[in-house]
Amino acid sequence: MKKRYASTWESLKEHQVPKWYEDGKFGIFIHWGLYSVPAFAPQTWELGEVPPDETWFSNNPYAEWYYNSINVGYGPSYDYHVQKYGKDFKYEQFADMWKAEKWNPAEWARLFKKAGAEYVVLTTKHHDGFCLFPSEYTDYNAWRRGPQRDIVGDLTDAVREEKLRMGLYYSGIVDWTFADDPILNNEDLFHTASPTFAYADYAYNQSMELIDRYAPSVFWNDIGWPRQGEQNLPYLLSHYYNTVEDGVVNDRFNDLFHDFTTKEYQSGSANRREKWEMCRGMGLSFGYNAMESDDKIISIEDAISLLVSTVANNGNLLLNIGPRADGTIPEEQEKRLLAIGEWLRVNGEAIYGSRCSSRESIKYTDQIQVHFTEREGALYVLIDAKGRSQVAVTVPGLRGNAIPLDPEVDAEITAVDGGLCFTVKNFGSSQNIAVFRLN
Ligand SMILES: C[C@@H]1N[C@H](CNC(=O)[C@H](c2ccccc2)C2CCCC2)[C@@H](O)[C@H](O)[C@@H]1O
Repeated sequence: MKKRYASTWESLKEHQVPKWYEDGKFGIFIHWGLYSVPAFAPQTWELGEVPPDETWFSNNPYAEWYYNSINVGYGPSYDYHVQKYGKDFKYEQFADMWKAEKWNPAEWARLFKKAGAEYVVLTTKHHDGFCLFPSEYTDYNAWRRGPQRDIVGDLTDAVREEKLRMGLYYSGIVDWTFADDPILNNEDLFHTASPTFAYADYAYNQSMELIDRYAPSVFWNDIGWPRQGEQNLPYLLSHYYNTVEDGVVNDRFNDLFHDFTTKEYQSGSANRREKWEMCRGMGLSFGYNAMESDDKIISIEDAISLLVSTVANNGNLLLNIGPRADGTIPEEQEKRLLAIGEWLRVNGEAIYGSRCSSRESIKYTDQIQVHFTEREGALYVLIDAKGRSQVAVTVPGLRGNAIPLDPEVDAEITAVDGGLCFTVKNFGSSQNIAVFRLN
């Protein structure tokens, strides 16, 4: 029986995180848009490594921030823009250069399936205000300009064809077509961006469009919601849940409500008692940065290690890809997705459908950590020994026999004073993360 939500915070608070999101564990984030044409940002820091102040915003590693990075009028992206496109070249001109001429959404969806992802989240409108769907509220969109396609609709269909969940990202509080004072610090970020009731209505109306046209399984709002529109949120969110009962929303609605909290690189907080999601690019950027070569992005081991440590602590990993403007996915990004899929094909029973164990993760050294998950009465021990070919760890308080999920893993397990000692001589194809099931 479908529950109906009233447009009140009390009613919304009854919403439970749906099983598919608890079980899914791994999603693919996609940042694709006009910024994919210049595809440039300096490779400086991870978000959270330095304070979000002028230095960060004038040397922004996020290629999808290209508009603001040139709008500040100085810094590496500004210099790049002047040199490559000329001082008078307007960002909006990228709208007629973005053709997505090689884009095949079914190919993308097949890759995400092979990667072992359970859901996908695509940008529908990023901070630059360009919409990847035929919005009634602006012609600055991919139906009228550039690709002249309903990017959101075409990818949604292809993703659902592969039986994956489709989520949509919306930049709620920042839209540089409404307010484009250069953003140089966090105060600007949360205030300059949406000064008018008109914009608050625009964001509300577009969000309703997205819900009614695509019924997304995830509504991923970014940074915040227009202050002038906060009183509309109960209407928007109850409409969302009444349209998509097993939908989920994140925690970027001015901390007013969420199904799951978010981390982004080193920013944000997570505690294992409630559901959270970790998102990051493969390099330092979400939008494609042509400068980010294979050696500059996360290694396969580190990506799998991040997935394991996130899942073991009650989180999902939303790993981003930044496709090129022509619709192809850079080989180095595809390589990582396929390797994660390979690892999950062998070790996925410890991940999908698992729940956070009462046992906390153990960090022996920087290189050796042990994580735990539980599923259908079994305890899984995930030994992460990145960068080592062999390892011996004693895990206290365990007993019984442990079977490696990967038959290629060569390990000996011996009972020692109230614990089990795992000696792994060979990690097989499991990228230095060996998983054992304890019965
Ligand atoms: C997925 C990424 N989200 C970014 C927005 N990030 C945030 O709102 C950042 C954030 C990070 C973690 C939790 C909540 C908010 C804040 C921005 C400065 C300090 C922390 C976007 O600016 C970025 O382009 C990309 O879309």
